[in-house]
Amino acid sequence: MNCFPCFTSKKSKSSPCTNETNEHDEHEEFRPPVAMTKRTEERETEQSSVKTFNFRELATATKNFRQECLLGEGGFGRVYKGTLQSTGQLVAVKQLDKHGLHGNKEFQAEVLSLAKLEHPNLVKLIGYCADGDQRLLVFEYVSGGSLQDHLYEQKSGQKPMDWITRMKIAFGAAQGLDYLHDKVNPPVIYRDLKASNILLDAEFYPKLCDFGLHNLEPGTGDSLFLSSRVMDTYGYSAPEYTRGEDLTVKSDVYSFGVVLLELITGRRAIDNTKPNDEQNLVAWAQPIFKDPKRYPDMADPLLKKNFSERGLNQAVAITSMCLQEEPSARPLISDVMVALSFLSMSTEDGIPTTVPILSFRDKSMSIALSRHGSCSVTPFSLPRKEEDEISSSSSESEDDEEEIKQEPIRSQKKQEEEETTTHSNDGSDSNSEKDQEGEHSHLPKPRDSSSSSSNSGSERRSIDETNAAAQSLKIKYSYSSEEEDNERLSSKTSSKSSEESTFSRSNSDRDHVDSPSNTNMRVNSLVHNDSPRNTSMRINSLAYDDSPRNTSIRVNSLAHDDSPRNASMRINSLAHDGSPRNTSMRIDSLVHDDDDEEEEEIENHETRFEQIHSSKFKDQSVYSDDDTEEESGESSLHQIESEEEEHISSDHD
Ligand SMILES: Nc1ncnc2c1ncn2[C@@H]1O[C@H](COP(=O)(O)OP(=O)(O)OP(=O)(O)O)[C@@H](O)[C@H]1O
Repeated sequence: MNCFPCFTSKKSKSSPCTNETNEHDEHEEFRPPVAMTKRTEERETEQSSVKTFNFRELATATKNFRQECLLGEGGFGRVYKGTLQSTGQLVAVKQLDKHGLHGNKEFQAEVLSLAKLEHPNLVKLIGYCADGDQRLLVFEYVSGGSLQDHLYEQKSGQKPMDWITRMKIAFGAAQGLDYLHDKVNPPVIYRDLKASNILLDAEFYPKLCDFGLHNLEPGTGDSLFLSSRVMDTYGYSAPEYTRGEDLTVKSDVYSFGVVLLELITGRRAIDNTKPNDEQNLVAWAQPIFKDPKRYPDMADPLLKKNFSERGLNQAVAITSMCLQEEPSARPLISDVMVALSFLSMSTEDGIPTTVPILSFRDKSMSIALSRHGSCSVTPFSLPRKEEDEISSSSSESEDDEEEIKQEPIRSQKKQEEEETTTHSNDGSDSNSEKDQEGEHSHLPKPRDSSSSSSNSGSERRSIDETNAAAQSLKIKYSYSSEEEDNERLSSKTSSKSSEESTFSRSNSDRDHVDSPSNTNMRVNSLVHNDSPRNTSMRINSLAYDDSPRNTSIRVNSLAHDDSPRNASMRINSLAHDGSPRNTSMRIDSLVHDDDDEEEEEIENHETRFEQIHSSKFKDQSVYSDDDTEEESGESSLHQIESEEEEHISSDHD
């Protein structure tokens, strides 16, 4: 900086390093000759929007790298806050250390690939400077400080972050990481995920910084330098790193787990002020992970217990999975992200939502969450291919899925109580279901081609908007021999007065015919027609994994048209627990486009289905991958139809 003595000639009257008016005055002193500074915008490379700056421009922006503009110093060098003179944009200028300088071309190549990494949860690289021996990176400025600042270095009068904010930060960080792992090719291993590298804007929106810088590390390959970097990430590094093994995306998942643990506990990854056995956060937490009763004790005291116990359990379950010793046992960040997306949803009553199991790519996450009463359905995982099929087939309704309001989580205890109650009623249910079965055995199968109407309702309104109590669908589910394929569906609806949703189960009296392997079934359309009420349900996919009989169904939409009322119901997931054929379906939203006074009747709605499908073998299942069929609508195999059971109305309370 001594090379530019003129830059320090005048002190700003404004607060340092801001873009306030008098700062511009100061910049005017430093304006370099036009010939020297061909306008930055003109020099944007064609490949990306990254700009090149000359050193003088950045010196101007940072007031000649003045001390008061210094934001901090990390393993890569110093970071200064600055204002670009050309645009007035606030930036963070990272001046890389000069150890082991990269050649100009090498540096430029790295920067260009870095600049291609663009995601809302990543700090954007605006430009760079490779001038003489100077190497600088120019990033968007993130105004809110780092997560570390907010967790541990709170300013006086600043409120501690609440639970939902913490979960939102975790979700955003997971999204950024998911982008690096899953959306760019080849995947980028972050290597340096930690609370100080998660920056927050004024609304606590998280942005990861320092990603992809590994190859730019000055002195890469220089053991001395590397050891200082390891020191910095101590507490966040995955065990394989200390074992000298290669880092993988799962090493990032471990570091993410440490950050999540910090968010939950409010404890630093390494805290030398604590007693010996509490200094390393992960080591402190490991025994607690094994004892769910102690989970509430882990929570940051600053939260003052303002979180739902189940939400906490879910978060701890996710964290403990991320922190598994073996990389292969850790979840994919995409699954972590999905789980967190639900935990970060705030509901009216502040209770987080359940996690639809079918969202996960890897069953380990669903298993972990279900252990903690965190999933609305039985653990189940779809083979990747199947999952892709589901997502592609459901893509047409992706927008609609946005509308889905998730069912609020009740306390685990309450759910158990409800399940017990339901079981105690099974006898009577069972009888009526038998009756239904008898009646339906001779019912004609109407050819109602009205598939889902859920997409057609112009002004549908979610019941959940006015009543957080979600809907529950109770299903009697049985498997039969292949001759009995395309069997009947019976259903009854009931209006319930419970304030909270039920998660009901009923037993089947029919034996399951085991298939030798996993069976998957896709039902594109399931319709029953009970004039004057027409009801149609579209099941987007259904699968079961024979051992241990976990079955999940994703129902894309369900609607019934009961003139003059039109209602549609969307079911996000359905599962049955094979023994003894308990099946539960949770409806995430039930919408209708009718007027207000009719809405009451549709709230708290319970339906029971029997014998939704039969399928012994995968190739005999009611399942189709056939694109042409999908395009042209449902084939006959895709339709299972029946009439609505007569005593539907008798179940209304
Ligand atoms: N884009 C940015 N916007 C605002 N502040 C930033 C930005 N980038 C970095 N900082 C701040 O600059 C300081 C130094 O950051 P830097 O990332 O270099 O170091 P670190 O994260 O503390 O350590 P390490 O380099 O080991 O990751 C930190 O206080 C960080 O919050």
